[in-house]
Amino acid sequence: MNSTRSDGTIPVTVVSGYLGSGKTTLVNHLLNDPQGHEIAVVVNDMGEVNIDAELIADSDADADDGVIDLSNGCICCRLQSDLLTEVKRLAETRSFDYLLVEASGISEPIPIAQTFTVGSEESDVDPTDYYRLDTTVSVVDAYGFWKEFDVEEGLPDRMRTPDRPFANVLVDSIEFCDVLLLNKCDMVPDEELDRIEAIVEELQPRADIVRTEYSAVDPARVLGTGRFDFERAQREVGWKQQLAGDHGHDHGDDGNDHDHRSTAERHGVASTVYRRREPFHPGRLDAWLDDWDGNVVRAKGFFRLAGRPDAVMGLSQAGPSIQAGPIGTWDEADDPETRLVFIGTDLDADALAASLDDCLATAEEIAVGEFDDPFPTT
Ligand SMILES: Nc1nc2c(ncn2[C@@H]2O[C@H](COP(=O)(O)OP(=O)(O)OP(=O)(O)O)[C@@H](O)[C@H]2O)c(=O)[nH]1
Repeated sequence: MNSTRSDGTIPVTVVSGYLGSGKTTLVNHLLNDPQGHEIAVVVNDMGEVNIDAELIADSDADADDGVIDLSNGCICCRLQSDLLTEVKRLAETRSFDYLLVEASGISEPIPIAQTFTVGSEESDVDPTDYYRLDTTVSVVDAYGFWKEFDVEEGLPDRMRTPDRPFANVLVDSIEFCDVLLLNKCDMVPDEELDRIEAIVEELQPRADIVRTEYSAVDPARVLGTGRFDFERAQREVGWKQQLAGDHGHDHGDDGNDHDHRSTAERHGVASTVYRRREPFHPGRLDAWLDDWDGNVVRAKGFFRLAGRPDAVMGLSQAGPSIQAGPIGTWDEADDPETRLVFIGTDLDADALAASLDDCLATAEEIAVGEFDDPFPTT
């Protein structure tokens, strides 16, 4: 028997989060407090996929087993097919109530969610025959939170991922989660926790935020919650709501029924949308991006660039990592307009807008039409 669930599928909880945030601590906590449930675990540590069936309830096996080779790949990209093969085998050979997947510290949560919802091109396994993605949990290190947005110094080289800068990974895992554990609360004063929580709510208003020490959460908050909803998770990301001009956050039945806006404001967290029809001057915008306002935690959106009238230019910034380049072309039906959302602490929206206005190309510059353009072309 694979599962006692009425539809025969086993609920899956995916745990992601930054390196060292407390993911393994969470897995161990859940295994040590199974409340009568049998839990199987997949641990992905940038090496092979380790399915440790020994970790099923009652076992005193150590979830740290197999952890640590940060060199070979992770389940969000190269190992999707291995993951599917292994979880199928597990479902066919063992009986358990929940599958817990600990992603590596640099995994992107969306591809993992896709693996469990639609499978992988490289595998015949249909994950929905066995599993249903139930909850995505992101573990955030409250103590290291601001540091990740400021500098990447001090990180060992082997942990650097030039194509996926850390702040991006961190923001991704916050923006795409159902439950967010704000962990290591023992190391951070309450006032600071309030500030972090306000930013996190701004980034993902629908997440159930739980403050924890050593990832000690009530298992019912992370197992079998039924909270996962792919469409909603993507749609309700903070920056998308801001860009769409939707400032109301639907807390629905998610338990966050306090006044989100005033929480954000109380802690100096704000977001602002910059909209202009005039294109940016490439050189001036590039210089502006190099001299990034440290109060901005997250910026996202698209912009017009002088000299490239057809291009929709995308901007995505998370802490010190900034990516800007073409993401498409304007359709005839479009009304080309720059729209950028900035989320941060102690933001001076007027000053931000004024400094961006200084980067707009003038009518004369556009008429001459010669620009030194440092942005990528593809
Ligand atoms: N002070 C404090 N330390 C914690 C807390 N949670 C975890 N730790 C410690 O932080 C370190 C990293 O925790 P792990 O659970 O291994 O973190 P991880 O996210 O699995 O780490 P990676 O697998 O390397 O990405 C360990 O030494 C934990 O004991 C906490 O709430 N407070």
